[in-house]
Amino acid sequence: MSKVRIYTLARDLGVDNNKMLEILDGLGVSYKSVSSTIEEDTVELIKQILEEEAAAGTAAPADSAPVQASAPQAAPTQPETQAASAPQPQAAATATAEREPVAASAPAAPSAPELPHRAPVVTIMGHVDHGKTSLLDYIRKTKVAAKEAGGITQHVGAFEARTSKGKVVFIDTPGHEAFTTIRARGANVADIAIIVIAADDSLMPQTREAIAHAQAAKVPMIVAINKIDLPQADPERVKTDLTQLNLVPEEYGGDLIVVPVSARTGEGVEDLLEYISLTAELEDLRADPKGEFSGVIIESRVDRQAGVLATVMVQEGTLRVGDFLVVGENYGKIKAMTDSNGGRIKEAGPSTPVQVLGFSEAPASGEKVFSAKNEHAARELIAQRVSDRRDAEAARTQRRRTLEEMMGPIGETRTVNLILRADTQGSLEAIQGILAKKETEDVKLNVLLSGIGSPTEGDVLLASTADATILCFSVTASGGVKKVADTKGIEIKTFRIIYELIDEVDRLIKGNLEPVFEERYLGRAEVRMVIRHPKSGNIAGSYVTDGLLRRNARAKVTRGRQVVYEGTIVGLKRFKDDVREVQTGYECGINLDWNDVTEGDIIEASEMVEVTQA
Ligand SMILES: Nc1nc2c(ncn2[C@@H]2O[C@H](COP(=O)(O)OP(=O)(O)OP(=O)(O)O)[C@@H](O)[C@H]2O)c(=O)[nH]1
Repeated sequence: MSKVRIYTLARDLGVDNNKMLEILDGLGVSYKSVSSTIEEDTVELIKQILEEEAAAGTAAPADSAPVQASAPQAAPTQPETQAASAPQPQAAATATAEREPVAASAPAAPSAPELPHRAPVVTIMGHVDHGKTSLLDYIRKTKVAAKEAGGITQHVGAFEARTSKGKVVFIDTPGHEAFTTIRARGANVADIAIIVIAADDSLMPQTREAIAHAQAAKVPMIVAINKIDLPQADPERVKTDLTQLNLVPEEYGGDLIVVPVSARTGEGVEDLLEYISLTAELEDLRADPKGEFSGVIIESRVDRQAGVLATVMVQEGTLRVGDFLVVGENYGKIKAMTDSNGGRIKEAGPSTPVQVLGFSEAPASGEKVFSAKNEHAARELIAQRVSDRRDAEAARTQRRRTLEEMMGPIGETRTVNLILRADTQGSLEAIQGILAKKETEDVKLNVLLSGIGSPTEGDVLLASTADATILCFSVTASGGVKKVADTKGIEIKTFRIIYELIDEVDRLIKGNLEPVFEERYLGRAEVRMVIRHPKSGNIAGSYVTDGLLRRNARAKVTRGRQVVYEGTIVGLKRFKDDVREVQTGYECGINLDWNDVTEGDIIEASEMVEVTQA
């Protein structure tokens, strides 16, 4: 007797996956996910149950085929705006009937209005040359609607694919970068990670890294075994190798979805898309298009003609041309918006990547984006953020001082994240063996990744995302990797003697003290005239007499000998342009979060900098 996958059966019988899982629960049949397989006997039982329910008039959806229909029925489609496939995810089964015309199993009375589904956002990662780009290209070529004539193809870092189960958004900036730089800023943009593994090469160092990234982000993974068209392809070896990382494919009894594909012939790509939709369905991804807008910067660049172009992934709410956006301590007004196909659009809802024109400076990828009602509100929000940041810095410094004064250095449960690199498997095992004995109740040692060979740029990115230290034994980092580590402030430490490495771990266990900030003088300017501005308030037309002035710096205003105000430089202009800083000998317009500045005042700028502790 043959086995059947749960979701295939659900589709063939015209009921949703959640209903199927409910029935299986009722029968006491265990499963891992809707892509688990069940026995033929169980299939018969399910058919019987559905027939009985249909006869009693409780289950059959108005538009579904009779439950005993043997011909496969196409998966129900869904409205354009809905992303995930129509069948109901388990967790939300009780309250979505009104949104799901085909939700056979949803109970009649929804308890509360549910948010609409949104499309899954997918990132593709894997070892170099395993076919990430080819797979994305194949999907883009076959699944992205042809552009309108005259549209200009622009790389925006993401694209939307239409599948039989709805929209899927692919992030097509290099997987690791997109994933790690975005996550490093605390934003999670990907819902699902596809790990591409070439069938002729199996697991390689970057495959392990990619897996570690997805695991660290707690994002569900789907493995695409690529290049199955090659004669030397050995998908079974890939599956066996995966089990060594404790990732057990479904057919081996685990819950890892593994899909064989060929980016060259397209074989298996439909299945992959189907699994993405299934995973999305189980993740129950929802967002409110009517809610407050929030999004994440995917990438940005400066175009010589157009200016700053930023790709924003809308996560909540709807983005509209004319909206004011706040990113970090900057803001911009959307002058124009294009979709990932290059077409002009006026608004964009959740899970839509859009390219936005309107920032004066390129925001960094991974920064969170919020909207403000108007320019005034945007400025206020920024001033608030600057002040919150300062308060937090000050409070942190104060808290540490007070606590240490009272009780001396304080212990707490901490996790020390490590990435280990060594010359041989034997050394790695030896190090890990010693580390395992070092864990205490207070300190947990978390080895995110351990590998043979020199540390890679991927290690550095993972370290910056997860706040980890990279420890190398008998291997060293290349100049390029060191440079990336320097720019990201990641420490790569190399040792030739294991016990020196262990000493370093001891040092890390003892604790990294919280950072201490101190105020550093930047420069001063003399106010020469005050310009009244209808929107921005009073602008102090000033001349920088010493050092430099920087936007968002602290500002101290003195009049004669008296300090009359302490606040923030919220805006800095040279002529009509917003600038980040102005040097000695230049004139500028200073906008403070205060309106009473007068001619003759001296504005002194300073900023808080972290001081390294001995
Ligand atoms: N036979 C075969 N070759 C493939 C397949 N997918 C990719 N390739 C080839 O493998 C090579 C690498 O593919 P890419 O798509 O550039 O791989 P990648 O993972 O994006 O590589 P990087 O961007 O360098 O990390 C190219 O020569 C592709 O033509 C496939 O399914 N079958």
